[in-house]
Amino acid sequence: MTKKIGYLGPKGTFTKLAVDWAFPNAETHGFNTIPECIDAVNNGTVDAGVVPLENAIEGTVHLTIDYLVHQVRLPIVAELVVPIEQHLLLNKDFKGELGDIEEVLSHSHAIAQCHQFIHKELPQAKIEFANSTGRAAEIVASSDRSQAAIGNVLAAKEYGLKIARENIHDYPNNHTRFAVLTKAEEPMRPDHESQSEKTTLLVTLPTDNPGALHQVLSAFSWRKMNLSKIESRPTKTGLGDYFFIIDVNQPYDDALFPGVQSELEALGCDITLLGTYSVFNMK
Ligand SMILES: O=C(O)C(=O)Cc1ccccc1
Repeated sequence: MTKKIGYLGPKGTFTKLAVDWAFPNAETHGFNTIPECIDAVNNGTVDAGVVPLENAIEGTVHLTIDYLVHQVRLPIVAELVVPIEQHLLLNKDFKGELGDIEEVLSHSHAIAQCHQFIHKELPQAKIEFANSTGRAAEIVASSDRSQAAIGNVLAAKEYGLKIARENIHDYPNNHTRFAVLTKAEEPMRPDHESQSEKTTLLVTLPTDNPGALHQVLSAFSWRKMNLSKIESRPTKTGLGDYFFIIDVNQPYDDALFPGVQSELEALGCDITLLGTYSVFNMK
């Protein structure tokens, strides 16, 4: 049976590019927001969902991590790494110059990836945030105002926009990590070669244990477990309370990880597995 994949939509987003590459035969469903997409996986409307997790220029997509940690826990079953090229998109009927653009619309991460460009080339433009780059393109397509969107080639094609300036992101090597989420026991696997395996953990430290973070890191280090990311986020229970997202560069196993777990629990930490998964790099 054809699988249904939810994504941060509408058509023309970077998430859609990731889905088309990873699951070309799936039935795709675009959602307006990241929480709506995650909810759809949780309530079974779709078999799996793809949402942005982290960008090389702008960092973690907090909405995704926070919704997964605080609202709906779903396992990460794969990671898709997608090159990101941002372009300035205009309505076909717009006849002016860049200096005539009054508003520039996009997802907050896309705006952040192009701050220098906007600062230098569009200093007069008001910045408007949209739920996704695809949504920004959709708005500009039906607008008779002097608006521009920041988005990709697919958005230009889907919404009939012209590309006024190519590659306007401020730094090269712009990539975004997307998480594939599902409750399915046997998740669909992208039909591509995986480059590596990773495990993502959620760790909460005890508040009354000085040096706890150092001890947490030691539990990984003496086992020679390589960490590729550690990031703190507020627990939302009070100022100064944090949890840590830790990415380990290896798959979950029945020896090292349970060892780390009991060591951390003895320190008074809470430790939860958010996913162990293969990483797929779209070239
Ligand atoms: O808005 C989109 O197109 C997304 O898929 C989220 C996003 C935004 C900016 C860079 C990468 C992904």
